[in-house]
Amino acid sequence: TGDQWGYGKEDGPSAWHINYPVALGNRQSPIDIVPDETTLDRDLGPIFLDYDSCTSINISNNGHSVVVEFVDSDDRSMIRGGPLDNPYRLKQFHFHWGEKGHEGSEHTVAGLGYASELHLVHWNAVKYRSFTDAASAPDGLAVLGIFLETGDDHRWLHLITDVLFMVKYKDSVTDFKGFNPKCLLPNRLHYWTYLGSLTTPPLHESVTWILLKEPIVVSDKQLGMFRMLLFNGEEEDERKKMENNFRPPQPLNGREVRSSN
Ligand SMILES: NS(=O)(=O)c1ccc(C(=O)NCc2cccc(O)c2)cc1
Ligand SMILES: [Zn+2]
Repeated sequence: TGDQWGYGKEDGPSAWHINYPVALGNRQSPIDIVPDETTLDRDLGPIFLDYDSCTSINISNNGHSVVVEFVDSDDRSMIRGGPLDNPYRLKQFHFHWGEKGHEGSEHTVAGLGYASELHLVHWNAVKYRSFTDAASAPDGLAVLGIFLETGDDHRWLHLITDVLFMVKYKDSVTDFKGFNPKCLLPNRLHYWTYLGSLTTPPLHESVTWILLKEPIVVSDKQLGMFRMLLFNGEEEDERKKMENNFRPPQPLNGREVRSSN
């Protein structure tokens, strides 16, 4: 029942196609971005993130990642512009990370992985009535991807790492209000964009990916806090550290990756 998938040997990315055949589809994510092979598209305008009235609700451990949910019953937190024909509503953000510094991101750049990748998940509320409806439509979702590299402490990430102990176990949730993800953006919003999918089951091919070229910098210590999270629930005997929750790059299948200036 429900999602039996994970990131282990038996239930990991190489086995997902058994229950989710679209895993072998032609617009799967993540991918390796090869900057020299992207198309500079001068018609690609800037992206706008209107998060000022955003309302975070809670932070939770869903057994695959740590997720911060937002109120998405109106247009208070939106992404627009860039490759998007409509504005899309922010629903949640979450992270993917490794166990060592050099891998952990989902997308790679010229074959190189970052330590982690932040995904801000938005849905097209102009065309679809709910996230679930949008999530299975080819233009239903827009995910903003931000790479995390290790270096100095990030001045605002502690707002998240300070509460991770509250959501150590799968299916734990705690209030998390007043957090504006704008504080997690890099200085420049130059990006790559391509058509892809959710990177976890159900792997729906419904995502317009927008990946920021400039990573944000977080410290090893801060990233290490994410590894205190567990994949398993409190009642389970086996303790499985939540790490390496990333899918490897998938075939490009001739897709175009466009670059903003
Ligand atoms: N890693 S990702 O950003 O591609 C990603 C974003 C959202 C989701 C997600 O929402 N999964 C649950 C889901 C999917 C479709 C319909 C639903 O009702 C729920 C999964 C992966
Ligand atoms: Zn993700």
